[in-house]
Amino acid sequence: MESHTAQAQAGYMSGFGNEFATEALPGALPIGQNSPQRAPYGLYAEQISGTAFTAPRSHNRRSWLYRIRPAAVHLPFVAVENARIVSDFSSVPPTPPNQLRWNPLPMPDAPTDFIDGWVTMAGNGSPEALRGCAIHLYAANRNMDGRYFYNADGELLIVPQMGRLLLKTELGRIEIEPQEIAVIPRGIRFTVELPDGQARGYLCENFGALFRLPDLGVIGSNGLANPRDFATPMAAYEDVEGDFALLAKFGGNLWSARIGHSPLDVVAWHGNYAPYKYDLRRFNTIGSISYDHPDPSIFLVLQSPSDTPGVDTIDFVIFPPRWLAAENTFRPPWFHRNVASEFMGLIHGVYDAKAEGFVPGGASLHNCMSGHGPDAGTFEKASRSDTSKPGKVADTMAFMFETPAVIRPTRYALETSQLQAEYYQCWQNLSKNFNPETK
Ligand SMILES: O=C(O)Cc1cc(O)ccc1O
Ligand SMILES: [Fe+2]
Repeated sequence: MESHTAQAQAGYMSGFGNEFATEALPGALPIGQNSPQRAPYGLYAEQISGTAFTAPRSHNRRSWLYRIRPAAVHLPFVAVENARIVSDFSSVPPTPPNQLRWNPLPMPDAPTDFIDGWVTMAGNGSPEALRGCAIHLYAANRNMDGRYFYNADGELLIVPQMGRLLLKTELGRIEIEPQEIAVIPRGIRFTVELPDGQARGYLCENFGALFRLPDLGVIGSNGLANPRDFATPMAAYEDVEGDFALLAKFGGNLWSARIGHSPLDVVAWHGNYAPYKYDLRRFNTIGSISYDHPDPSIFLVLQSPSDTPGVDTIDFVIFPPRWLAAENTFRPPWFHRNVASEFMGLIHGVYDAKAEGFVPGGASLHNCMSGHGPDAGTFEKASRSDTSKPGKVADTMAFMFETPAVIRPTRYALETSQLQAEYYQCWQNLSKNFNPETK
């Protein structure tokens, strides 16, 4: 195994959804109560709630922030012109049942920060319905200088494909590189810097229930994404004044307010509503050691559950490097149609169902009941490979956002030149092999 042993990461606290407590100045966290008459160091106490006050304890998420100024201190928001970010999927063009695939988003020529670099590809549900998701791509080449952002519409799952991101959030700093992910909860303010000067990747904006780790059932008490490998930042604050912009995504629209200080002014916090990161290379992958290719639910990293047991509104699934050992088996993903809809991206390497055309930074969409599976080249190769020995799927990291509702591409996604008009061709050379005389 490659060495990704789970040492503690400097500047982070380990665990998923833990009750964390962290202070950037000694004694900044009040002891034994949340709202003392006067908080230490002249800080303001402020609660941020991510679930209903009365949610069951096991799902209840909130944090207490001790900050230089309350979040209320800013000038009024005004609407910002925005043609690229879509949250209303009821008014996109009719969704074709075709298999769709896109080339990577080109890098911008003009100076473009993380927010300006978003473009929505597809989605379903809405922020109002508190259900569904928007799937965006981002491509950026400059820091969000003096610009801060929060998303009231959903939590944001960030999947970098190229370039590191430094996410400076109210609750601390997270740095991620490709093959790591981060989740910024609804409402948490942050700004994005690009340590490599440019960055590109995928976003899943979750309008529904917060992402959580799946139950493991018969797998037992360990496996898949292990809780201790999730990392939440320690408190870090800026005490800076200036003429800054606070951007908000609220009700599907983008808004901007002037703010005279950095909103990243939280000196200490405690609670279980906080951003986190996870290194996908630490995923404990489970697979068949006898025969047949299992359903990809074994690759589930995070789920946003619905009210129906066993049905998630979003599954975040990865296809990491792994050994395939199934004997007398067609080893790659099978041909299939699915009641759920599948949006895929490729972070690194080659995906084992597609010999060509699905490239890092690209994307594909196979909607409800649209037939798909290995391309002709993959089928030919895998039908003849020696399955008496294990084989390694190496140097790869693909992922899928899978939803029970149809994933509706935006006008941009259907009209962009990145759309591969010839994608359907990858199955047209699957020859007729049927011969009733030979078994
Ligand atoms: O379509 C895909 O490539 C994703 C996928 C992978 C797999 O191993 C089984 C089912 C599935 O939808
Ligand atoms: Fe599929």
